Amino acid sequence: MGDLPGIVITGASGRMGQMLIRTVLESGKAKLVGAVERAGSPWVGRDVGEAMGGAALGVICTDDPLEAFAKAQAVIDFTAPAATVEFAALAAQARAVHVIGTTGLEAEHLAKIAAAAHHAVIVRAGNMSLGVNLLVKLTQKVAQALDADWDIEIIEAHHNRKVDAPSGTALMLGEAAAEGRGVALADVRDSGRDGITGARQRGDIGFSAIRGGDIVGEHDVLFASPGERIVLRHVATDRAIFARGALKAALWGQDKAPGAYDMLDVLGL
Ligand SMILES: NC(=O)C1=CN([C@@H]2O[C@H](COP(=O)(O)OP(=O)(O)OC[C@H]3O[C@@H](n4cnc5c(N)ncnc54)[C@H](OP(=O)(O)O)[C@@H]3O)[C@@H](O)[C@H]2O)C=CC1
Ligand SMILES: O=C(O)C1=N[C@H](C(=O)O)C[C@H](O)C1
Repeated sequence: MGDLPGIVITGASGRMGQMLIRTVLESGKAKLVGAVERAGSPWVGRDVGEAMGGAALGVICTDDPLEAFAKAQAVIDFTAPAATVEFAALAAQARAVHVIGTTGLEAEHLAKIAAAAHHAVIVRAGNMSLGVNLLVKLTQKVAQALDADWDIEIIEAHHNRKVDAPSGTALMLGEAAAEGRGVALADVRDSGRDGITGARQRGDIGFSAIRGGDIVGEHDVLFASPGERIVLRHVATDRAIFARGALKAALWGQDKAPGAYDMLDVLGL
C-alpha cells in the first residue's frame, strides 16, 4: 500500500464523491489519503467510512483542502465551479495531479484553471466515461462527413438534482460536432428554445435538456436531413463509469509534465 498514489476526494459526501471513494478503495491501484467537504458539512470531522454507513477507514473528512492536498499525489474533484477554481490553485501548489469532473464552468473559471495547469497536471472532462469519449470522436467524424443539409441537435437527460444545462457532456459533443464542421461552437450554438423562435438557422447546433427522477445521464446526437436521420446515443446507467475514468486519469497523470489534458489524452483516442 505504501507505494500506491495517495488520492484526495473533494465533495466527498456528494453523489460522485461517495462513488469515487468506493472506487478508490476497491481499485487496489491507489490509496485514499483524504476527503474534503465544505465548512459546515456534517461530514467534516467524521471518519468517511463511518459517514458512508460502513466501517471506519482512518480517513477524517476535513474542510481544509490545503492540509489534505499536501498528502496527495492526486486530487479528484467533482464539486462546483467556484470550489474547483480554488482547488486548482491549491492542487498546483501541492504539485498534485488535479482531475476535474465538475461541469458548468464558465470562461472566467477556465482561465484560472489554465493558469494552474502551468504548474501541475490537470485532467478535465465533462464526462470521464470511455463510452462518451468514444462518442465524441464518432460525432466529430460524422459531422465532418455531412454538410449543413444535416441539422445537428444534441439532446441530454439527467436527474432532477442537476444544476447546470446543457450538460458538460452535451457541450463536449457540441464542440466535437462544430470541430467536424470546421466552425466555432459559439457562432452556431442554439440553446433553450422557447416561444416564437423563428425557423431553425441552417448550420446551427441545437441543445435540449430534460431533467427528471434519477436519470444518471443520457446523450443523443441527432443528425437530421430531408428523408433520413442518424442518431448517436450514449446511456449511462451507473456513476461508477465516471469514477473509474477519473481514477484512470489520476494514475495516468502521475508521470506527465505540467499542462492541461483531457480524457481523450488519457484514453489515447
Ligand atoms: N465529468 C464527469 O464524468 C461527471 C461530472 N459530474 C459533475 O460533477 C459535479 C458534482 O456532481 P454530483 O456529485 O452529482 O453533485 P453533488 O451535489 O451530489 O456533489 C457535489 C459535492 O461537492 C460539494 N461541494 C461544493 N462546494 C464545495 C466546496 N467549496 N468545498 C468542498 N465541497 C464542496 C457539495 O457540498 P454541498 O452539498 O454542501 O454543496 C457536494 O457534497 C457536477 O458538476 C456534475 O455535473 C457528475 C458526474 C460525472
Ligand atoms: O451531473 C451529472 O450527474 C452528470 N454530469 C456530467 C455532465 O454534465 O455531462 C456527466 C454525466 O452526464 C452526469
